Amino acid sequence: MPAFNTLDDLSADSRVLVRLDLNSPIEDGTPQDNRRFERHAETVRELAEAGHRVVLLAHQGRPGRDDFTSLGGHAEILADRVGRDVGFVADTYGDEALEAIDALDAGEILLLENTRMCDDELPEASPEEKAETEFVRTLAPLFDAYVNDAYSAAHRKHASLVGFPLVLPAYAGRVMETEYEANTAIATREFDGPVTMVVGGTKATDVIGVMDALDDRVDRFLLGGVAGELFLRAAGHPVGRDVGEMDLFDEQWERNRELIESVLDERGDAIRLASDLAYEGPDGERAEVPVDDIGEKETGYLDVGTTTVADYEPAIRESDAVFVKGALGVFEDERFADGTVGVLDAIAETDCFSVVGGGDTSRAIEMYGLSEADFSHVSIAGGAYIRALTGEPLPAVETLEAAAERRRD
Ligand SMILES: Nc1ncnc2c1ncn2[C@@H]1O[C@H](COP(=O)(O)OP(=O)(O)O)[C@@H](O)[C@H]1O
Ligand SMILES: O=C(OP(=O)(O)O)[C@H](O)COP(=O)(O)O
Repeated sequence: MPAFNTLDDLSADSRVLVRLDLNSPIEDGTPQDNRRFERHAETVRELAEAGHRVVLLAHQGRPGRDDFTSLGGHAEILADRVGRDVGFVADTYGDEALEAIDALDAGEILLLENTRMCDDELPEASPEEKAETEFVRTLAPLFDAYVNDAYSAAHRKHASLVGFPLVLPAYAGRVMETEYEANTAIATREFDGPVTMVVGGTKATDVIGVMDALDDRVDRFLLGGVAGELFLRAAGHPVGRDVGEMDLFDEQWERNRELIESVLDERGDAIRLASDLAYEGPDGERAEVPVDDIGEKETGYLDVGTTTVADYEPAIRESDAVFVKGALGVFEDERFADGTVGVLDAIAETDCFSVVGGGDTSRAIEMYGLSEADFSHVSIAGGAYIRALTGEPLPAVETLEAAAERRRD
């Protein structure tokens, strides 16, 4: 059992500062509804119905990426899911935010602006350093309690995650509680047969570190997405070209090159790479090319190819457990969903133990008409859940545990 306080321990009529994880896919500047809203709505509704004054903190995207946006649209989706008004102020701890917080009545809900727009939120530092930031020092005195519901961001040492619980009585929200329990139980589970991990998505830096750490627990890695292309690059193929403004490939390649090469060297037998890739053809259609025929780095690839999917499917069928972290392609665009959906379909058809993680990836289940019931656990966490699998501590959970300890003393 976790050693943290929960909403059951919260005093009545509190002014509560709540950290959610509403980080979502963004299309044309607009956040797309996903399971994070639905799940966090339970915690927010419970707090508002109990008569607390509820102020919400959340982040969206990363500075420099095109998913780095304001949270105005998130407030609207959340209000819909909670079934109550959710006010929004485009400020984190300036006068506008302080006035809006002060004006709240019992049972009212207010979302503050993207925490990552405030300089104190990033970069990562110890809870002690983060507690000293102006962001934390300004907001904390306005509240009686801090609730962390953002399990899926608990692997980050940012001010809103580790700073506030050091200076306020701190509690876990309902999502934090249930995700913690599910993912910790999975981490200690033993399997008799082969264990497979499907690795994709855009956060290659996160998954490559975990592949290294999961060395003895995973028998087979099936790669796609950005991480997959970086491994192909290490294997000598000229792939991994950024499409548009985003720098997904080169920066992560520079940062992880040595680790990728050493993982490939040491675990080469366990790592399956795509044998073909899909891209946007001249008339906007899906086109495919065998990896061995790619001579120059001039195309941005957006999915693994059909032969790769056919190669990955039997590997999944033979597995006793399959863990998915990250999509194999840009599944939001139907033309490039074959890799992700093919793999999810294969998992859904077998009775292996399966976990699908990641705010974006879990959304593919709903988008393509798959049933959540066909998977053992669908986590709204990605990076946090794979870290939990390795047994690596989550700093924000540790800070909540330390806060509970202090309270008991
Ligand atoms: N080759 C690719 N190029 C660019 N984006 C990709 C590629 N393959 C997958 N993606 C994107 O990865 C996203 C999921 O990435 P990530 O955030 O790492 O996973 P999650 O949120 O599911 O943990 C999807 O939204 C998908 O569009
Ligand atoms: O969406 C998140 O992580 P995930 O994509 O690994 O599930 C979290 O909000 C953390 O975001 P970050 O990886 O930009 O720090």
